[in-house]
Amino acid sequence: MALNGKIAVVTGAANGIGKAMTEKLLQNGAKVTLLDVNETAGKNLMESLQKEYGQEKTLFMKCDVESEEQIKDAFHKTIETFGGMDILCNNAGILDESQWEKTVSINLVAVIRVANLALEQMSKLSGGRGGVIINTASMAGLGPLPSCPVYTATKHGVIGFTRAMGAASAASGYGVRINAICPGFVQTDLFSRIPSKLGKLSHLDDLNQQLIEKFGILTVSEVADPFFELVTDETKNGEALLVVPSRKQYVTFPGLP
Ligand SMILES: NC(=O)C1=CN([C@@H]2O[C@H](COP(=O)(O)OP(=O)(O)OC[C@H]3O[C@@H](n4cnc5c(N)ncnc54)[C@H](O)[C@@H]3O)[C@@H](O)[C@H]2O)C=CC1
Ligand SMILES: CCCCCC(=O)CC\C=C/C=C\C=C\[C@@H](O)[C@@H](O)CCCC(=O)O
Repeated sequence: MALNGKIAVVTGAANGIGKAMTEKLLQNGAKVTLLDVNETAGKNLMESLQKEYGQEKTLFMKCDVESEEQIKDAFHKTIETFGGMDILCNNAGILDESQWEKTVSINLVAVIRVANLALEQMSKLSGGRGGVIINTASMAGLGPLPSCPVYTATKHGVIGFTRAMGAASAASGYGVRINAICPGFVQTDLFSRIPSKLGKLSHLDDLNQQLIEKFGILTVSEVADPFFELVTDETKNGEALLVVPSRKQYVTFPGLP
């Protein structure tokens, strides 16, 4: 799938991994709607991207992924402005074990909400032209991160949703591929804030340090390349792609007998 002229929407686009995904899409000729709750960071980023890639290539909208109304508005504005919607990067997420319901709401409930609303626009069965959805999961969706049980649960949920919805899309003829990217530790604001976000399990930060020493830390650019592969490789659907420094692996799951 060539990206030139394709139209993408990225949630949590103002910072970190979402910002790197946005830049990767623009570098390859796509137009991008940036969505984020952080209006200042989003507007500033859009202004600098417009200088680099041209005025007509980006659109920023303040959008909280917990709001169905704001997501619908953002998709309608994208289609009105750019003429369609081919790619969704379902990326916004938080890590805050002391606010477990908020974490489930943003990291799992909203990922499902945004994907379902995007499928209404993108599915060939409802007048869309097909495309691809990338859900940002985590290595914590593949194995336990003991300091963060709630975060771990949400990311396992994102991977389960991706695999099942990818299969459902293929079986139904939506024409939309759905994949999950599963990075290990990535140097972003979310990662820097961890010690203050573990709540009652803050004494387990030592375990995080051990895992960080074992797996290393990625830059956001090191996530952008495998992300690009998941977007463009038309053979990939329902996949979970693990990314840690010097290792990129499509995960195989045990089958039932
Ligand atoms: N940093 C890491 O080590 C890893 C992060 N991830 C995942 O990557 C995704 C992005 O995380 P980072 O870039 O690290 O975080 P970040 O904190 O640097 O960026 C997240 C962005 O999402 C936005 N956001 C938060 N809540 C939102 C909401 N309700 N609606 C719309 N936007 C919202 C924030 O304003 C921010 O701009 C998350 O889903 C995270 O769980 C996955 C694996 C590793
Ligand atoms: C505490 C920092 C969280 C930062 C945000 C993240 O999403 C980073 C996730 C990083 C690491 C996660 C988990 C480690 C899991 C291990 O238990 C292990 O079982 C994973 C094995 C993966 C595999 O090789 O299949």
